[in-house]
Amino acid sequence: HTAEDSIGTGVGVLGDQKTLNTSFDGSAYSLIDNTRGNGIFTYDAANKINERNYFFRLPGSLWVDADNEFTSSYDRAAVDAHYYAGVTYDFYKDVFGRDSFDDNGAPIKSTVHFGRNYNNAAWVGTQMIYGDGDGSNFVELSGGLDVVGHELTHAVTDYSANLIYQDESGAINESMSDVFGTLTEFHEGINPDWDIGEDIYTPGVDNDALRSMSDPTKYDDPDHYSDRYTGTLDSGGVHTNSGIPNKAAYLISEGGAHSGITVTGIGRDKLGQIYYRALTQYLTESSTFSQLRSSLIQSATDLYGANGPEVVDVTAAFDAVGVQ
Ligand SMILES: CCC(=O)Oc1c(C)cccc1C(=O)O
Ligand SMILES: [Ca+2]
Ligand SMILES: [Ca+2]
Ligand SMILES: [Zn+2]
Repeated sequence: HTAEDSIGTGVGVLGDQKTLNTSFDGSAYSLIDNTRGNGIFTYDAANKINERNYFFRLPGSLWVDADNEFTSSYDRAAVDAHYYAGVTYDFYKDVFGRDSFDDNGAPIKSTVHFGRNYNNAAWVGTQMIYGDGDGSNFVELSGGLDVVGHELTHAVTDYSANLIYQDESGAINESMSDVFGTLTEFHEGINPDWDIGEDIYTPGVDNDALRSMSDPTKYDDPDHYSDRYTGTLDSGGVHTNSGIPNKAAYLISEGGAHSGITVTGIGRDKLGQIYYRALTQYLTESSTFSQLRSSLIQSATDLYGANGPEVVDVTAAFDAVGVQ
């Protein structure tokens, strides 16, 4: 008797109801979504796997439930990791025709309740992991769709440009994750914005976020090359200098005036197509910000023609953030 697909109900980190694709093996229901690629699988680290021992201990135990109702507070992190992985899978499939992060239907695995009071989320090379946060800086990090989209995009990047996670290539790596995490949020259309992590950051503080793409300086990240961080912290400021290409991406899509330059704005759909083509066809592991500019101009030219409004806006946006 093989397992059969089932539909469960769950409550997410923010207390929102959602239906889940689960699998029934005759006795219990597990968080296995067999409707997408070769499956989406969600696991529990039970706060017993941490940064020191994770490589031997991941993925933890497959998430099982007796009645196909995932409504306890402990369930919430798993509900959103599972559901948002599906949303992100659909985004890449529907918008770019990409079948999972490897474009070959790779199974997508997430582990929640990682560490203790762990204020991080990550793609660890084989799967995603999500901490619960400390309840003050963060709540369970899988509760943010842009966070899940960000983490899964690290996998897409690893299977395409494979941008080295250091200095400018690392900041591009980070920016790609913010861009596609945000485009995933707009694709789903529930409270989308150009902020990063707003749904799971500082529950006690309203209207703040981890980062802003529309105005990186709101959180002390640079929005111009002349203000880049040149130290060694955070692998050369990969989560800080990402503000420079993030600002450019925002301007390309939405338009605006910055550093005395006005960008018209070509919209999110064209931004996504231009960025996806650059990530998968032109960028390499050592690409610099300047090479990102030329890759995006080439992609816009390929897709929409030389000297069109798309090429004009990509050029103006990178001029505006000081990248030639
Ligand atoms: C938007 C998601 C994000 O930035 O996750 C991270 C956190 C919260 C801490 C450290 C690294 C990351 C990451 O995925 O880059
Ligand atoms: Ca957001
Ligand atoms: Ca907050
Ligand atoms: Zn990241």
